[in-house]
Amino acid sequence: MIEVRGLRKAFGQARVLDGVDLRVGQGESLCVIGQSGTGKSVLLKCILGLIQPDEGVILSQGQPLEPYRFMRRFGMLFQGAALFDSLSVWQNVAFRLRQRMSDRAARAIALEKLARVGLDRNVADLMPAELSGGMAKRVGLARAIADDPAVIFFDEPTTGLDPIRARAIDGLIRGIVTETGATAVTITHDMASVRAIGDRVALLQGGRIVHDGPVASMDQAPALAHFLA
Ligand SMILES: Nc1ncnc2c1ncn2[C@@H]1O[C@H](COP(=O)(O)OP(=O)(O)OP(=O)(O)O)[C@@H](O)[C@H]1O
Repeated sequence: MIEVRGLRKAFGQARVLDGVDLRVGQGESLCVIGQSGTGKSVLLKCILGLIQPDEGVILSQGQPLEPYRFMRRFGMLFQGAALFDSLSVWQNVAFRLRQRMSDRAARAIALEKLARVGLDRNVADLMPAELSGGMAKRVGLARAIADDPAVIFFDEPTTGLDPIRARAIDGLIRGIVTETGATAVTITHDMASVRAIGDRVALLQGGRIVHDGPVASMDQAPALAHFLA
């Protein structure tokens, strides 16, 4: 379980997060939406420990989150996949695994994860520059799940993909989250993704969470009307 309490963050005069409270239950899939520039990425970076908040706490299983201690339990799909250009596909997927096991063992896990995201084993030795956008996203997804994380963060997973590929990525994410029981936090602008991936949807606006409710009833939520139009 991840809990954010009273999170505040300003850059100079610009108050970006102004008292964010948010909870994600074990095995729950939460989508965070909000207009461009409202601070979704800043919120995610605070949770990941990449930005130090001015105020507030982030708890994991009730314990204050210490980024480096908890990182192994977290998986992350970056916007645009963010693969390492100089590493092959399997080396990207196995990046963290190779720090604590042999290449042979790490490659075997990488091939298994690549298969899970629908990529054939002959993709394993390609370089990132040889991949289409959709394939790169799948490789990023395989890397996010390589270490069997308890919590997975997805930063705009469908941005830059056509609708067919976007729905395929949504389907993979939903399937993986369901079968692994991982807790998922997805940042997105894509309401079709919210429907496909989320159990709950939270709207970040004016530095706070102004709506937080089940995806199943989001069509009736006045605060979300603008996003659903
Ligand atoms: N390191 C930083 N220094 C100064 N300002 C920053 C920094 N990081 C983010 N900001 C500012 O914080 C605000 C929120 O940015 P953020 O990237 O979180 O928005 P977002 O909701 O993720 O937007 P988008 O949907 O377009 O990705 C923006 O005004 C941005 O300029």
